[in-house]
Amino acid sequence: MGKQEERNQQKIEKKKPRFLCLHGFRTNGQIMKTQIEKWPPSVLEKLDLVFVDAPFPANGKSDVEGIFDPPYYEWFQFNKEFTEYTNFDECLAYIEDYMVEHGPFDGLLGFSQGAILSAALPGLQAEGVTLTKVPKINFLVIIGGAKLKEPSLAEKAYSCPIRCPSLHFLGETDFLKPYGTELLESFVDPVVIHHPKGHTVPRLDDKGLPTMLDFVERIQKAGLYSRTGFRRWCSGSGEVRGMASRPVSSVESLESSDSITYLSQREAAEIDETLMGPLCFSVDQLMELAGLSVATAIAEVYRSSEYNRVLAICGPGNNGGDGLVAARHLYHFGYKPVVCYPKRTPKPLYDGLVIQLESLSVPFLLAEDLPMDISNDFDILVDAMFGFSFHGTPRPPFDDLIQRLVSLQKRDHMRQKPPVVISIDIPSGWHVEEGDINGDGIKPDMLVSLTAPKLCAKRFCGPHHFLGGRFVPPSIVEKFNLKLPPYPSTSMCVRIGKPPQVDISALRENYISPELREDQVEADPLAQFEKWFADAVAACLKEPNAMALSTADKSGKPSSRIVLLKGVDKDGFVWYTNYESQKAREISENPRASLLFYWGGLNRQVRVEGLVEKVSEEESEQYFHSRPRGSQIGAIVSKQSTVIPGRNILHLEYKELEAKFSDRSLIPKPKHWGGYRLKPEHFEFWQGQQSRLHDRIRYSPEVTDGKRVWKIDRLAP
Ligand SMILES: NC(=O)C1=CN([C@@H]2O[C@H](COP(=O)(O)OP(=O)(O)OC[C@H]3O[C@@H](n4cnc5c(N)ncnc54)[C@H](OP(=O)(O)O)[C@@H]3O)[C@@H](O)[C@H]2O)[C@H](O)CC1
Ligand SMILES: [K+]
Repeated sequence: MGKQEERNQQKIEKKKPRFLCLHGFRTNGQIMKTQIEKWPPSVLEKLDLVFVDAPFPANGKSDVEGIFDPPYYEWFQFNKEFTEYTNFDECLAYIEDYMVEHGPFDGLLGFSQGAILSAALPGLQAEGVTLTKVPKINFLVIIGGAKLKEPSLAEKAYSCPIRCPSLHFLGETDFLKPYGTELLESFVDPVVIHHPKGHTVPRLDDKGLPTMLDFVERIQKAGLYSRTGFRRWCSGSGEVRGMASRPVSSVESLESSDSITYLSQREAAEIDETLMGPLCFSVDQLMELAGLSVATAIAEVYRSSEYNRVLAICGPGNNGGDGLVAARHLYHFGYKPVVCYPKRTPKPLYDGLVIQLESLSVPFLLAEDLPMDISNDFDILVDAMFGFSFHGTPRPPFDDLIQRLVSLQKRDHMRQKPPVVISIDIPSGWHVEEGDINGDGIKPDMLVSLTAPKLCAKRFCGPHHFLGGRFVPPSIVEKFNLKLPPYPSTSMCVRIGKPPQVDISALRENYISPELREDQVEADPLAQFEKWFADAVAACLKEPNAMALSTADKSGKPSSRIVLLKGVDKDGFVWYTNYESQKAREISENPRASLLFYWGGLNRQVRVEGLVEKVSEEESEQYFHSRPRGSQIGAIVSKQSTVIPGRNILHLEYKELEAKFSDRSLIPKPKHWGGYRLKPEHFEFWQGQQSRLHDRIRYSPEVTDGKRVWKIDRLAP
């Protein structure tokens, strides 16, 4: 190392992490400073601490009256249960303004109400609730802290594990200790100093001081090695909960979850080489499957009826190729893709992908021709700029394109919903292993990891994380010791993050369906039913013959369950079951029943109501013997609706009967098993339409000129 380099090194090593210090309720910055100054110089000289007064003058008596001089301030006000706050938004704005003006700050140090705020701010920042104009909070010191209790804020603050290094002081006799302990669960690897005092800023004793010094040293190092800081952080010693002190290998999980492997950049490239070397996959093949996975993941979450206009921004490498393929599949799925592909790679593979898109009349836009405000023109932005070979910082024109995505997400979208950002494999601009190091990168709504997630995916905090690239053969799984989730059924993608929490009351679909007109429906409701049933089959809906059967006992108490329609004709709707089940008992007491078919994919439902009777014994016999032998045995084993001691008993009986009938002899239909037929008296065909103006067409029987006919009425939705 040369002299100048050595000097620079020393300079950096001396750089002190800068903390904004937030004082307790109804005290002030100077009081907190006085308390903190009880700490030894060996700690204080290593930190740059800035103390600020809270925005609101104390609205009542302060606990420190007579001990410290006024004025006293508070950050926000709250109700008795601490579940409702006043002036919280103003408080956040005040802190953000202060940080903009006096920053940058590396971390927050808080006591009591200031600690509650400090601990919540990284989560609120990650969710874009506040501190969007300042760099990411990298470190926390929490003294006598707790969680926010206001439910909607709490959900945002703690729903993702908080990863920034944090030091927590827990006082033995502090009334907040249980809450401070609970807060630890929201943090990944919090460091804890236990002290014997109550709700106060404690002195640092023989046990606390080394932990504190160790923490300070490590955050200094993290500052020094800012691009790799987190990894170094995790490899040291100290009182670190959860993860024992150990070096972290590239494929080892930094998260508690050990159910999936995260790949380093090198491993991702090695897997790629193995696929395309000894395993003889071509890049075209893998790209096709990767792009298809991305398109199916998008279609799973963002329906084309609502999110139709797609902009795919494609980079020069294979990640860009995945974007081109995904755009083509999205076109075929009914979306309207537009492609921005500013640095075309002159290779036959990419040329072909471009020609294929052009043949579908998919427009290509130059980066400079993109509209100023892309939020107005697109519903989905596919980030296919860089994948696992990204290194350094983005070069033009991608630096600008990435910035557009970032600023778009920061903007306040008061009037319309902003487009969603979907990153393929890596959020472009993120370090492949360390993630969004400075906290000012893209924050995708969806990440589709390919083959296996890369290490940076651990920092992904958006609502939808999927895995795609269902082409990994067992030999690669073994060679690289991969843990991957199973893909469902024939799907090209699988969700790997926890599904987003939904507000049930906000779930609503704006149905778009063809018109259902009373003058165009079939005169016979059975013919209308058959027509719609054929549509449901053609649309590949799962179990279109599933219907909710509602029955009621003699007192009128109703019950419903799903059964499968096994036949329909002019005589009625047939299903089979156990004649000793609850529904059978209810039907014997009250033969009135209702069937409901719901074909969600077509925005349709059909109600059929009428009287139920048993089908003939021959019909039941015939159907019973047409079933798979396993189902026949199952029907004998199950004493439907009776209480049983466990699942095991079913298996035991099943095995016994399986052995008994292993000679393929006829399995006799049990007496208690057979069919029912509902003879329809009323039908109603429902079709969802925009703005809740649904179609409802009812068929009811009437007698005209001595003839029984079906009367057709439209009902109000
Ligand atoms: N096996 C799999 O998992 C498959 C993955 N696929 C996808 O492929 C990418 C990886 O593709 P690769 O071509 O290796 O790399 P990238 O797409 O990340 O891009 C490399 C190009 O980007 C340039 N680059 C790199 N850094 C920068 C930068 N800072 N600024 C501008 N440009 C940059 C780089 O140029 P260099 O001159 O720097 O080398 C390349 O031109 C993977 O992530 C998946 O998405 C396959 O499609 C399927 C199999
Ligand atoms: K990307």
